[in-house]
Amino acid sequence: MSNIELSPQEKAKQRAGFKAAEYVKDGMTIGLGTGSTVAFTMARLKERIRDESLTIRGVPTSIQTLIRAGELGIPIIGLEQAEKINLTIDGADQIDPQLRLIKGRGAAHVRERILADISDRLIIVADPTKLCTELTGPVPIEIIPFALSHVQNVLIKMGGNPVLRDGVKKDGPVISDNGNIILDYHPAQKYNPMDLETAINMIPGVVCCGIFAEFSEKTTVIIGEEEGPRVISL
Ligand SMILES: O=C[C@H](O)[C@H](O)[C@H](O)COP(=O)(O)O
Repeated sequence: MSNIELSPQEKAKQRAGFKAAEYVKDGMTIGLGTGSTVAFTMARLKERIRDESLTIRGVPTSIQTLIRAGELGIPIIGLEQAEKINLTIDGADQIDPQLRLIKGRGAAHVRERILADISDRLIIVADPTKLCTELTGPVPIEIIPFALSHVQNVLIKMGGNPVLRDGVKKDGPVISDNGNIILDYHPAQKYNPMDLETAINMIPGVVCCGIFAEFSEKTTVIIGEEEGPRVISL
């Protein structure tokens, strides 16, 4: 990845992504998140594996990350082979001052939540545009296709607008790596992230939503500021 071709936002992602790779120690099992920012972390890990003989094992959160790890030569194991996950490095779409997150722009938030839950520590890498004073959504929600009308009706009764996410270069809805479909829920008003997360996740047919409000205590956020990466934790 050459800096010459990178936009200012991509450079910010690179600064954050590269910094996060410093937290990876020899022998660790790492949860590998999905998206364009964690891609920079993975590129740096490739260099550390080559230059420092770093020995790590990665658990990918998506098919995209699985393929990318294969291309970069990052060893991959299945979740069932991981005795523990020392650290997960992942991106986010919104980050509030309490380090609560919205994730799922790439429809990978179900596996990302599982890794966040299991991991001893969660490192979130992002450019400065992801910081916000409060989470405003939209909230990605993965649902099993059978439940579509039911989940839509409940969400409308809750006062917001659920929009079925359409595919790009595919007719019809996005199909997640888990074979499900995605609603992007636009809440009608301000909300308490934990309350909305709980309410959505309890609707039958919902696999899970992209509000991550319960991991703040073990979360470190790295923002790729122009003057250097800024590390934030509670
Ligand atoms: O489903 C996608 C994930 O939650 C991503 O980690 C998130 O959307 C951030 O992606 P990016 O680093 O490309 O902005």
